[in-house]
Order: sequence, then C-alpha cells, then structure tokens
Amino acid sequence: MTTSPSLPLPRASADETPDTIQQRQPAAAPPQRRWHWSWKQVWFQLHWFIGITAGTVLVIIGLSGATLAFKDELLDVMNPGVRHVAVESRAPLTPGQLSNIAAAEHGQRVASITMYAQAGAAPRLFFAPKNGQRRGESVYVHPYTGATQPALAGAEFFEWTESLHRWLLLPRDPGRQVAGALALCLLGLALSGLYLRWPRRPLDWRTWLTFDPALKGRSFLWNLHAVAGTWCLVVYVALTLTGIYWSYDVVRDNIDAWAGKPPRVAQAPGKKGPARQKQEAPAVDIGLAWTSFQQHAAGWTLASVRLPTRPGEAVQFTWLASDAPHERARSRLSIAPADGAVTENEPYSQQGLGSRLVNIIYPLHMGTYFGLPGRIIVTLASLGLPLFAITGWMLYLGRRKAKRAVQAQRAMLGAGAPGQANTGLPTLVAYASQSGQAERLALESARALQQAGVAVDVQSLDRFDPAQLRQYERALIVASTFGEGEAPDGTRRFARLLQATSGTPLAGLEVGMLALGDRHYSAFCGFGHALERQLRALGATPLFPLIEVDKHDPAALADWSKALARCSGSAIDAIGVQEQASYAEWRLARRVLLNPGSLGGELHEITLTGPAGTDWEAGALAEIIACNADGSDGDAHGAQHAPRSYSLASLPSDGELQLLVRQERHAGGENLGYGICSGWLTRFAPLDSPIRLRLQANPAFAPALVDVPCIYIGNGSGLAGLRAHLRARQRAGLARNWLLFGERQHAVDSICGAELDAWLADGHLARLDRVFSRDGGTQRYVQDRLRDQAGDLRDWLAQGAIVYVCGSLQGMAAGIDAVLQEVLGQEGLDALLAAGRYRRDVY
Ligand SMILES: Cc1cc2nc3c(=O)[nH]c(=O)nc-3n(C[C@H](O)[C@H](O)[C@H](O)COP(=O)(O)O)c2cc1C
Repeated sequence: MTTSPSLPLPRASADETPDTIQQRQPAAAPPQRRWHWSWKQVWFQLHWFIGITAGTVLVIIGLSGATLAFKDELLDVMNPGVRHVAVESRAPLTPGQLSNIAAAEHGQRVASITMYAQAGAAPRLFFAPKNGQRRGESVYVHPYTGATQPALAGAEFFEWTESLHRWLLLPRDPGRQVAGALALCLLGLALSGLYLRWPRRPLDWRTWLTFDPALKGRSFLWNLHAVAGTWCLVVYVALTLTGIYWSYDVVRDNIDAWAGKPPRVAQAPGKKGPARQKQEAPAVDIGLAWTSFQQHAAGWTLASVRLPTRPGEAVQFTWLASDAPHERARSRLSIAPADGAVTENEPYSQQGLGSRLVNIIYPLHMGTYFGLPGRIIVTLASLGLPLFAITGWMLYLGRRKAKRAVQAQRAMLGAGAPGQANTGLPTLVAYASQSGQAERLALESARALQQAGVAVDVQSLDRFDPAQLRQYERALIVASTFGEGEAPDGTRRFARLLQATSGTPLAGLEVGMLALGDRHYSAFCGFGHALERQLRALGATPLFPLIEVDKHDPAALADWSKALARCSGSAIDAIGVQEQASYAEWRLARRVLLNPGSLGGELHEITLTGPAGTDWEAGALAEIIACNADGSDGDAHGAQHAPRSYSLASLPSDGELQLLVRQERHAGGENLGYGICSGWLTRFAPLDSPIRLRLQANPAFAPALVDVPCIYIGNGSGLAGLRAHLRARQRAGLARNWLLFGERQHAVDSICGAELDAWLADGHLARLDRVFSRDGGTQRYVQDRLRDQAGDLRDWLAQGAIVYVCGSLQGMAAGIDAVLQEVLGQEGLDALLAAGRYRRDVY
C-alpha cells in the first residue's frame, strides 16, 4: 500500500558507472521518515510471498490429496467384480488355503493376507518382497476359489497420484521433505491469514464465517479469500500437522519414541539378507491359528494375517473390530500354529495412550476419523486450495496494477533512452505535488528529456533538502499550489528550510519552473512563484520565465514542452497530453437530498453508474465536466467549463460511484442562480443523463489499509472522502478509527447518520464525535472539539495514528492544522507530514 508519495531514487543515465551514481547520492539526504513496519505488515508481506510461491505448488498437493480421498470407491467403480464378488452359499476359503493356492500359482511365498469379514469381499495377498524391493507384490484373490483376480485398472494412476501427493514425483526422501516444507507453508498461510483477518469483534461468528454477496471486485475477492480461508482453517492445520509426520523422519521417530512404538527398521534398497530368508521360509499350516483367531476376535471386520517365517513362530493377527473408533484402531493377537494357543493378546483399548494417539494421525489426515462427513470436508478443503491460489493471485495482480501507471513511468526513466550520451551532471527534475498532477507531469517531462538524451534525476521535494540543490547545475521544477497560495502539505518542510537558507549557495544553478494552479484561487500559482523567488534570492538563475498552468491549460503545457526542447536541444513530445485523457461517460442513477430543512445549502448524495470494472481507491477524486442549467457545457464564449473535482464517497465494491455534492446558490440570474456543476448534478440533470467524468488518484490522501489507528476529521461534504476511507477500512477488517465530523444542526444535518451509528455500534468506529455548530453549547466546531480532546489525540498519535482531514480549507482545515501544531509543536507536525501521517483533501 502506498502510505505517502513514494520517494523516487536518484536516476542516472544508463551508461553511468556505479561510481558516478554513488557520488551523486545526496550526502546530506534527510532520513526517510516512513513509519516502521508493524507486525501485521510483516505478516502481510510474508503471506503474499508464501502465497504466490509455495501456495501455487500446494495446489498440486491439494488436488492430488482430493483425488486420493475416495480412491477405494473409485477403484470399485472402475473394477466391478474384482474386490467384491457375488456371495456364494459355501464357506469362503481360509487364509491357509488361500496362501497355498497362491504360492503354487505364483511360485512365491505369501507374507501376509488381509481378510475381510464382509461376505464376497476379496482377500488381498502380499507376497514376500523380492531381493532389493521394499514391498512385495500384492494380488486380490477370489474368496471362494482362491483364483487370482484381474489386476485393478487405475491402480497405477492412483499410485502415481500418491507419489505426487507425498513426494511430488521427486526422489522419495528429498521429495517427502519438500512436501513437508510445503505443508509448513500451508500452516504458515493459514495462521498468518487468521491473524491478518482477525476482526474487531471476534465473538461475532458472522464476521468470521459469512460471505457478503453485495461485495464486488477486489473487496469480493478479499472477502471470499478470507471467509473461505476461515472455513478451511481447522482442516488445513490438521492436514499439515499430520502430514508432517510422514515428511520428516526425525518428527516421526520422535513421536513414535514418545508413544512407545518400536523404532522403525530402516531398509535400504538393495540389501539382501532378510529378504532372501523370507523367500526361503518354510510353509506352515495356520488352520488351527485361524480357527483360534475367529474364536478370540469376535466381531472382527478386517484381519491382517502375518504368516510365520520360521518354524515355531506365532501367526500374527492385526485386526479391526466392528465397533472400532477408527480404521487404525487395530488390536493384535499372536497365536501358535501348532495348537492354536494365544501367545500374545493386545486389544486396542489396552494399548498405551501414546500409541493410540499416533494411530489417530492417519484417519485424521484422511478425514475418516469423522466418518463420511470428515472425508467430504477434507476433500472439499483440498479442492479449495486452487480457490485460494486463484483469488490470492488476483488480489496480488490487482495491487500491482493499481501502482502500474507511475511505476511504468519510473521504469521507462530507469531504462534510459537508446543511444543516450553521458552529458555530465544530470538535470534535476523535481516536483511538489499534493494530489499527483505535478508528479505525473514531472515524470513525463523527465522521460521526454531522457528520450532526448539528457540524464535526469527525479526527486520529490517532500524529502529533499535545499542543500542538495547544490549538486546540480540545472533544475526543472513542477510545483503545485495548495491551501491558500501555500506549498503542498508534503513540501512544507522543504519550503521552510529554503526560507531559512541565506547567502547565495545556489549561484550556478539554473532553474526552470512550471507552476500548477487554478485561477479561481486568489494566490494563483502562489507556491510556484514563491519558490522561484526564493531560489533566485539564493543565487539561482532562471532558465526561462516561470510558466503558469491554469487547470491543465494545454497552451501553457505546450510552452513547457518548448522550454524543455530548448534545454535539451532536441524536439520534445507534447507534455501533459495524458492529463487531457478522455473523460468517460457515466449516468446519473440517483440523487438523494441528505439534509432537508438545513440552514446550509442542500447536500445531495449523487449516485452514478459507469463503465464496468472501473477501479479506484478510497481518497480518489472525480473530475466532472461542468454543465449549465440547460445541459450545455460551455461558457458565454463557447469555451468548455473547467472540470470540477469531488471526493468519491463510495468504493468500487459498492457497485456505484457516489459523491456528496453541496448545491451552490448565488444571487443573480447567471445559470438560474445555481453553481455550474453542482446545479447540474443536484438539480438540473435529468436522471439517466450522461455525466462526463474521469477519476483522479489522490496519493496524498491514500487509504491506510494496515493496522494503524486513524483519525478522520471533516465537515459538510467532506464526509464523502472520509466515508470512502472508513468503508475501505471496514472491509479490510481494520478498526481503531476515530471520526470527528462537524455540521450545523443535529436534527437536520446528521448526514449518513445511520451508517455512522452502525459503525459505532459494531465497533468499527472506536469514537464518533459529531459536532453541531448551531445547536448551542460551547463546542462550536470540529477543531474546538479536537482541541478539547488533546489528551486523547496525543495518545492516538503516540500509537502511530494517521490523521485524515477532508472538507473546508478555510476554518476547519486551518483550525485542525493549528490544533496539531499546538499538540505536537512545529517539529512534531513536520515529522507527521514527512511520515505521511497527515493527509488532507481540503477545498
Ligand atoms: C485545497 C486546494 C487549494 C488550492 N489552492 C490553490 C491556490 O491557492 N492557488 C492556485 O493557483 N491553485 C490552487 N489549487 C489548485 C492546484 O494547485 C491545482 O489543482 C494543481 O493542478 C494540483 O496539482 P497537484 O495534483 O500536483 O497537487 C488548490 C487546489 C486545492 C485542491
């Protein structure tokens, strides 16, 4: 997330050596004051990183796991009559008979047999492993004839899937460890996701588990990702913790040792001794042992019969009772083949607690511990992994896209121009910008200069020190004006430092200035002029007379392009053409009067619908081509009206674009007594009429979608920008919000009251201070209330709070500024600004 206008690194032409770049790094650069990363941000970055790397591979493990969940059922469907044969009236063959038939047919010794009590179920025979093999072959046999059943179609596919799931088709041991590492990543994703979405009201189950169908776009994706993640969380934790048991021998051995299980015998492939002995072991009659087993194991459903390998050795039965709690709750019996005497009996219920706990691992992993519902849940959660990968990637790409425009400019700058020559010291291209236009023009200018072969350094004056100007021979500055003829918020510190500088330290510096402004303000381009005056006083010489730009005036921008061409000695493409980007056509869907009976002007909530997929961030502005009462869009001389800017009061996920527009009225008959744009939007434009609009990002008023407290202060229509911010924070589950809002009378001016009250009730607003100036009492304005709450304000700021101010420049914004200065002192206020923690959208 952009927390404050980002600092461009000094740029150099492509053919500079690292050494020269080093020398130009400003020696006395002021420290970059950005707030440090909170734990939440650290976990956020980790979650992103693991998600888009390991998360993508985890999809394979998830899908293969889901495929294996119903393996037996699928095999039975694919192989009718193989594992289950028609039930006959005669008795099924005993394990001894079956092993004799199979040994004769296959010429191999049978090591063990799995018998099923269910009538018609085919027993499975395992032959002793051949030399160098880990496991012997296995076959299903007909329970009544002993004939070998056909091989299972699909068995190889499931074996392959199992290898994919367990060791990603890599060599077995390293593969298991990779799969284990991925499982740990899933655990990390699940737990960090839980932490990141922890809601303000954790006891309200709805915030955890319900989807919000009204959401759209990015918010919808986020909601889906977070809520579905919560649904799956417990399953993922169980799957990963159990999966790790098989991935790491050290984990398994330690758990087994704790559980009192005998250590596993590592069997290196290729070892000969035991396998050969097994092949050569004599056949033993186990008829008596089988009869004895059936007597002692009443209610058995499955029995694994391990045949003796030496004369005198007992037959070992591992069996499952019909009332066993899970598929691995197996009892053990050893029976002497000679007389059927039980030599060892270990019912499951009498096995040690540790051993019983270890036996739960497998059924937990498979979900079978909870029967069919458990298997279905595990399967669905495994199938859900692609959902998280897809939504995670979409969210990630969306974030990148949002930053793309400026990044592209910077990237182009970094790439340099083909055939560019090293022309000595780079030209400084600096900007002072509140809402980003000066920044965009500066970047575009720098790019054009670079194309023309001029080496450039692009700097924001926000974090620039006047002393650094001495490192350049030529500086081109794009400066906008904010407040009442003042510097943009971020540039205040630079302006003050410059004012405090004396002498002529900048002799030898040539300066070209592009001043952005708006003739509606009395101090037109005030800051640009002041800046140029000061630079001259410090010895700098102008490259050309200051160029004033009144609201993107194309003629002034063309003068700037010509001036750049003269500086570079090459033709320069027209700068600022992008600023004139075409406006899109939106439609007026609704207008709602929010303050009937107010002493102030009518305040309307204007709802517009527009091009599908339009995206913006809280804090963004809408520039609207103003129309006259009759719908025409020109002034008396036919010139198009200048666009008017409004703060957006809604988010893309609301599905509509909303503004809060104060209706301007004036005496006289011009435009029937209404403001040009506000009259059109709030009164004259018929519903569904087209509104020409373009969205402007507002980096100086960017939302704080991280877990820091935020103080929102505003009045009147300024609630628009604050409302969008608060909605964005709500959807991101970020509480610790304090809203101070000023209007005239509680009875008629409690605009958006229901939404604010609901936020207060559900804890999204930790504090709501509504201040009504005409309701009597001593609290007259929002700045007065803030001053009264100086103690709390200090506490919130000490916790890293960001202050947002939206609304009237005169009175309110200046008053808030004064309170902050009183509370923090000038240095503290400077630090707040430099850290990007004081963000304003005032007018
Ligand atoms: C709250 C506010 C105050 C402004 N004050 C002035 C002013 O005093 N003089 C002026 O010429 N322009 C003023 N402007 C107009 C801006 O300088 C102009 O829109 C400029 O293009 C903004 O550039 P930026 O996006 O880089 O900040 C003001 C704009 C705003 C929103």
